[in-house]
Amino acid sequence: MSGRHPVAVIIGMMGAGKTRVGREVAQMLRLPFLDADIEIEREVGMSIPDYFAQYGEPAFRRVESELIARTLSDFDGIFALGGGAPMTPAVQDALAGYMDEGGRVIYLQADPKEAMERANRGGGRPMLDGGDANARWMRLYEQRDPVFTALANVHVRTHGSTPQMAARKVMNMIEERVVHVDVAGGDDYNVRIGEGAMNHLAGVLGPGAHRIALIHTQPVQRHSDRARALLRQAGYEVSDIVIPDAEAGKTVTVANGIWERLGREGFTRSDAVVGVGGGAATDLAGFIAATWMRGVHYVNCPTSLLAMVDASTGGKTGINTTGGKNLAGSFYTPAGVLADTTTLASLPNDIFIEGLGEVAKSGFISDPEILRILREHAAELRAFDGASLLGSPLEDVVDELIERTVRVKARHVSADLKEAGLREFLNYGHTMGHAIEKIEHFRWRHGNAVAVGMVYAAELASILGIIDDDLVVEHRTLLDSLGLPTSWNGGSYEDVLALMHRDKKARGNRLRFVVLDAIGHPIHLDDPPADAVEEAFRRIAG
Ligand SMILES: NC(=O)c1ccc[n+]([C@@H]2O[C@H](COP(=O)([O-])OP(=O)(O)OC[C@H]3O[C@@H](n4cnc5c(N)ncnc54)[C@H](O)[C@@H]3O)[C@@H](O)[C@H]2O)c1
Ligand SMILES: Nc1ncnc2c1ncn2[C@@H]1O[C@H](COP(=O)(O)OP(=O)(O)O)[C@@H](O)[C@H]1O
Ligand SMILES: O=C(O)C1=C[C@@H](OP(=O)(O)O)[C@@H](O)[C@H](O)C1
Repeated sequence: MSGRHPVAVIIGMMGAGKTRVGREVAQMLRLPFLDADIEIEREVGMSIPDYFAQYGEPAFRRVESELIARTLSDFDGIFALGGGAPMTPAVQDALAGYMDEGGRVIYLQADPKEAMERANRGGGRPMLDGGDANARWMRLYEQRDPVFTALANVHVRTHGSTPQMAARKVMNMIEERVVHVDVAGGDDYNVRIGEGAMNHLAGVLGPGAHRIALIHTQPVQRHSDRARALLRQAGYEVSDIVIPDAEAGKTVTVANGIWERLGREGFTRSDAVVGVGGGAATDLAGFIAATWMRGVHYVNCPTSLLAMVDASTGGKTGINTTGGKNLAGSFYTPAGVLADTTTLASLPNDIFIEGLGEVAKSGFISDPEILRILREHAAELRAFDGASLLGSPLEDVVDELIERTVRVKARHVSADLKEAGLREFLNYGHTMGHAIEKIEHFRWRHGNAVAVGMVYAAELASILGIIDDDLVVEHRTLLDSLGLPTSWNGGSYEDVLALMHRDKKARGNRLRFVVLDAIGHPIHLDDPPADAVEEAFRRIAG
């Protein structure tokens, strides 16, 4: 956004807490605060009830919309609007323009009973004058709630929250990181990263859907419970679908069970799927969405680091077959990805570390800053303990790594959704990695196999004189410091070679690798000499 614009604009019913909570948010973020009503009173030199009494509501709305238009382009703090302001068409247009430029309009959704009581308490609200104030408030609520819901791009429920708690929720939404993914010939979408990102569920799904298939695994039950509550509050009918954990969920038998159930429960083409869990759950959820009635909307809520940085974004959906992993599926992009980092609180250490394999990969192929952050914080990352993550200094580091890695992924998939060229670079370390996974019967975790695969690719590039040995050492040292494996000797060269020939990048009888010729600069390596391929294997055998 160019020029000065509010960090956030808060809208909501009278008594929702726009002024009280908005002020608190501004204090927490050390930003200035402006309340439209207070500014109007200052400008017209009288109280709002007096202005209403003397000039009437239409005149008030004119003053109000002019002040709002001005403030939207000349203020860089937290801006709270008066309750009725967003009902004025000129204000709606101004807010739409502000959001187009990346602005946040936050609908502070208080419990109607609580807000109504609070609005009646202090007086000074002319819209409630002249009869039963509660009935008036309720009538306004019925008119305004649907408009506010549709208008805002951030929704924060404050039911039963103290002003401080509500402010913290708002602050989390403001501090959220958003990565935009362009989809050539399709609908763009956002990856939202941060505490409370899941609160966007209803906003991303929109009003079109009636039923939601909520697909998740048992270990993330408490996170899917939250998703279900958010969906129900928003008025959706939710079918809770628990699938077997990890790879056991990515089968045609599981998919078939879900198709049967969607049929029985009357899911239509306008209904939607939400996937909550690790990469296996989001891959399966995406596959169901891609195939049900030839494609319905879906939203991914990844809960593992690997799913947040990699699996949930990019539109590769699929299941495994007896022939191998991910052999059946389709490219089908989600309507949005909500990487709610509060879910990391329950993530086991080894699953977190595995995810760092893909983070490091993104650093090697595209973003040296990722490598710097990993190096600087290796010890803390290696000691990851979800229970103490939230609110700790490490949380910021993890959020930064997630955002940067998603940006790398977004750049590659935006340019090449169907993996015709650039997207293949995301496969750095995967040619050997996939072979290891297969030989290990998928008991080796993906990110760990990719770590060894990157060392293999670096060794290969070094043998061929494409990179110096220093860069190979850099691979080994970094991955090792994060607790990732750098060697493997679980199978024969012949088996590995045969599997690498079946890699998706291979062409005809020729092997095809991704290697680096420098950090941040991946290249394709076609048909390398057989002795180099074997020598690199010898070097990772450890
Ligand atoms: N679609 C893609 O582009 C893409 C990219 C990379 C990987 N993948 C796929 O992703 C899968 C690997 O993903 P993964 O590493 O997340 O594995 P996973 O889905 O098997 O999850 C690992 C384990 O962690 C548990 N878990 C996840 N989040 C948790 C949380 N917050 N708290 C407690 N437990 C939690 C899961 O239930 C599971 O037991 C593979 O199937 C792989 O093929 C897909
Ligand atoms: N979450 C909350 N819990 C308790 N009291 C609140 C809360 N939010 C606001 N209040 C109080 O309710 C009253 C109305 O809040 P205010 O911020 O003026 O609402 P608005 O600006 O949305 O009309 C104030 O006295 C405020 O201190
Ligand atoms: O709802 C409304 O139409 C109004 C709400 C008030 O703001 P609060 O919501 O801050 O009370 C104030 O702008 C004016 O009384 C009109």
